[in-house]
Amino acid sequence: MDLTKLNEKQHEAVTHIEGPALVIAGAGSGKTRVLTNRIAYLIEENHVSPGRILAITFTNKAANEMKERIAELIDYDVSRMWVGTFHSICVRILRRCIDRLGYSSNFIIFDSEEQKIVVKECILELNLDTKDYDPNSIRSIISNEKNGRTRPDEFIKENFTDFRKRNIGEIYKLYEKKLKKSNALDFDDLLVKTLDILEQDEEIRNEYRDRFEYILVDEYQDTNKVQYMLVRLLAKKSDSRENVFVVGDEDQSIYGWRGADINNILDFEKDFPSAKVIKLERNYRSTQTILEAANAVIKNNTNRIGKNLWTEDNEGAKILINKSFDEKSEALFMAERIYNEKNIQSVGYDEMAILVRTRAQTRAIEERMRLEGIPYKIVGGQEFYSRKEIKDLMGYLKLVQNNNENYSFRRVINVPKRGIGKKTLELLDQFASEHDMSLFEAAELSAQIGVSKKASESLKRFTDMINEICEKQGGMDLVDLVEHVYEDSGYKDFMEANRSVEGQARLENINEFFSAVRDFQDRSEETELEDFLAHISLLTDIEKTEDGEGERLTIMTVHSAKGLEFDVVFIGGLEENMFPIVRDGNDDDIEEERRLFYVAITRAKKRLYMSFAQDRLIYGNYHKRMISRFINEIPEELVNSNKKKIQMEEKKQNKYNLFTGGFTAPAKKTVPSTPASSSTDSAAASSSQQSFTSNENKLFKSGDKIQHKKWGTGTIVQVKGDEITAAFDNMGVKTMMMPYAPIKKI
Ligand SMILES: Nc1ncnc2c1ncn2[C@@H]1O[C@H](COP(=O)(O)OP(=O)(O)OP(=O)(O)O)[C@@H](O)[C@H]1O
Ligand SMILES: [Mg+2]
Repeated sequence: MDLTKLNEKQHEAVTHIEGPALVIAGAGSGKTRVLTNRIAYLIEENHVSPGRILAITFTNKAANEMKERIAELIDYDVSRMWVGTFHSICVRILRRCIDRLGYSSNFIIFDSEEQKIVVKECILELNLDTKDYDPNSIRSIISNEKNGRTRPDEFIKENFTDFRKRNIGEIYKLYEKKLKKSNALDFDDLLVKTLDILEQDEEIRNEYRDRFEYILVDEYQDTNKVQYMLVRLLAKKSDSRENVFVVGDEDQSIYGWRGADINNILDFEKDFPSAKVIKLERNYRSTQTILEAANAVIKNNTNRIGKNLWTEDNEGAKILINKSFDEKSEALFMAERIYNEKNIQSVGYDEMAILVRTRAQTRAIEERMRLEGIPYKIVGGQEFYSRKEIKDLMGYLKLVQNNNENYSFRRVINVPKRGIGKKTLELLDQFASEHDMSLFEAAELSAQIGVSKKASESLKRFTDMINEICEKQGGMDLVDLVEHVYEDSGYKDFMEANRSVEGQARLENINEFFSAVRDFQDRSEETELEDFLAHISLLTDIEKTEDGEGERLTIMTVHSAKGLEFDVVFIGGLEENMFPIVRDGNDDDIEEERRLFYVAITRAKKRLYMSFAQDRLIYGNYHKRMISRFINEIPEELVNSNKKKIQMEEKKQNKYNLFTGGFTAPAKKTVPSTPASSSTDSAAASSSQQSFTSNENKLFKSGDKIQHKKWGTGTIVQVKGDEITAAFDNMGVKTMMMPYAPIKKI
């Protein structure tokens, strides 16, 4: 195996064999590369059987890439290797031993929407009100308690004197019961139940401890408590051969809100006192300018081990910071730059990414990209698998997998319409709970339970259809099976009968779904229905991508961009309370936001653009924006401050004027005539921090009576820059943005 492409420190990490090790290193220093090379090295040079290696990555995509890389390095069939996310590894373990907890191995996984349906059902069954007990918040309380490993009975006991909490405990208890009855696990269960089994069952614990002789974890800084306990449990061996190798960067810990605990990395040495610690400080990804900006920003955090990255790469282009009028002109600036990058610098679309802090920001950007014909894909955006038609089809498949699962039964029993009304369902429900059976079983006996003859016949046709598919299942491959389900259920006819534009779009989604099924069948080792269903459930939100042909620009949240790299990166919306999002001004929050910003900056290899807007449409209203404090943390000399030069360059290069492409700004006069002229240096940017001034509000002052188009008459109570607050006679107090509010003085 060729180790010459590693530097000395990397080499040391790759060839470290026995005993715990921690590679703690900044972005782009080759952590993932080291991890991949080490796996190859263990197999090739140390003759470790691939089945004895467990490698944990942050996304399924990263797992696939890792397998591909290993196969390239040592030409080995890697398809059966234990490389995956915590969740996918746990599913694999649970399939083999969940019977110990009284589940059967073909369990299904409930996504957040399904969980919410169950929670709601529990609330209603306990005669509580969903207004007092919001299903979404209850769901997250349950999730927290599970991760803290508090069981329902304990929770109830602990909160016995608190009426509300006790009720929440009851909901939690019923929720657990219902999941078990459906032989279903939620996302948290996957990890927690694995941990339960490993803790309780010595035989299984030892089996997996023996099996996983070498454990490797990428992005270790983002493991939460349960994940950390899993690693520790598997890694602690009686003979003290603790071959656990973790790589991480405390500066990139960005999942605190999901329970990730930065202390896991800070404490690794305490848990494994013999751990070898290796630091990598040379960055291979970015130019000097980009790296210096990243270093300068992260320096402002206190909760870190501290390290300084360096590179031998050239200085590279300065960072261009752009001030835009609003979110539309921000998107225009990006489109214009992307056009230049593609046509003048010859950077492929797939080497460019726009990173945003929140999903809501992508709408304006998408609109502009579509208008300019720039191909893009959204990662972590509209979730393909949560669309109705896909969920319906998945509902059928889940019912085939497990007839007794009531939620899928309810979802599909009357889609397409089969004349099964509310009344019939109520009777089924009642009969099922009286006889402790599932809705499907009740439906099979429908002739005896007093439903109308028509409904009974219809239910019989339905259960016969599902039973028939189940019987034939063994002789079909996955694609055949899904096709059968699609046709036999009548869903296909139902879809094809809808000739509207929306119906056509839905059909396209179904076709896309079939491509996904085919792709899964072609690429996977295990292609049973249960494997496919688990595969879909395990696609994390951050990697649900709308697939498509050809080279495309990526638009994604910073969270989804972890571990990735692009030649050109745009970071949008660098405004206070957008990036950073400040919830309650907590310092920890700001530090996590800063780490996010650090992650964003360090995705860029060659060129970095940042932008902020003066105004932004948020929840349907325009709001004045203040430039992000983070921009001020970037040293001025790294920022392009030569406005004139950019303008001239712009003139020379800009053969295509995007402004002719149908731009419709809300107020034309304030839109910069070319995007480049709105570029600003960091000094100018910081001076604009004091709120932008506009003349238009001079017409108004406190005490003026006004007429609003929708809200009627009122009196201005405050004027602050462009922000006007008025007390309306019938609508209460409202704040409006001057240039947009439809008001006049009366
Ligand atoms: N020794 C090396 N020689 C040449 N290129 C290298 C070397 N080490 C790493 N690289 C390259 O540097 C880039 C960053 O490496 P890698 O993604 O492994 O870094 P990382 O530390 O995992 O980054 P992140 O913290 O963002 O996950 C990759 O393109 C990788 O191929
Ligand atoms: Mg990495």
